[in-house]
Amino acid sequence: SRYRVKVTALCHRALAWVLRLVRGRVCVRSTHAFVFSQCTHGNADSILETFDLYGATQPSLCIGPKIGEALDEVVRRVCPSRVLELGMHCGYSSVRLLRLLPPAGRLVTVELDPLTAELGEEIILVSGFKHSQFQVVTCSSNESIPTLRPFIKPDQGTSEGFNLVLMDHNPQQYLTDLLALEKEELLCPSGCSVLLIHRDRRAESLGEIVDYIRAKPDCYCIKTELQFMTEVLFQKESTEVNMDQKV
Ligand SMILES: C[S@@+](CC[C@H](N)C(=O)[O-])C[C@H]1O[C@@H](n2cnc3c(N)ncnc32)[C@H](O)[C@@H]1O
Repeated sequence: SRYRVKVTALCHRALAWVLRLVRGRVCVRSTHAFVFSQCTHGNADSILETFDLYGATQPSLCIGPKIGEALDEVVRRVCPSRVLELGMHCGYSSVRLLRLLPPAGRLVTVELDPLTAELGEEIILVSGFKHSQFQVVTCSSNESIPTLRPFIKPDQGTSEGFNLVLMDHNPQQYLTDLLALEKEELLCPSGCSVLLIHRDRRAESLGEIVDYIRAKPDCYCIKTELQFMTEVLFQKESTEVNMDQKV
């Protein structure tokens, strides 16, 4: 009967919700415990391999090796001195980023959940990175953004603003956070790559932010669109001015 179909559907949804909840909770502690006990401490590549080993058999929220390699390519090309990550989780993508930064490179990584932030920070330290190279900010992305200005003070040879932003926290928050980053003038005006991760393999989940980017061709362009990651280039300084300066 219709009633029975409805009850069954409701039960399936409730079960899926409970599984998501349980797996989500278990994931952080068990990922951390596995990586911490199985990796070679002080070796970033071993940490990443151990995360990948865990993710091959257990549910995991880490970007994993496939998106990770696409991320590596961008980091190698951009060679950023200031990186912002929204959604640190257990530190997998943070370690991937940190191991490719130039010596003066710094990472700020934001994580909403305090336990996750604590365990993720430990993994980054176990990988061999120092607090002089990275900073974990434990709060929501929208709370963190107005506090980030001190992190982008230019040192010798570095530019003002983040050169790379990785968004892997909550796609519904991507546009709001991009607008806040613009408002706070945190994106490097001479060029900033904003990487939007979309795990459901459909860029449609990015509809709003992509519409916004397309409507502002003077400062944004979509550089690459992969199945699971879109790279947006922000540039505010006019290239004409640069050309004039060169002449
Ligand atoms: C998909 S995971 C990130 C995975 C990570 N980039 C990696 O590859 O290891 C998303 C993380 O973002 C966090 N998160 C969700 N919404 C957030 C928000 N608004 N601000 C900051 N962190 C958020 C979640 O707690 C979760 O740990």
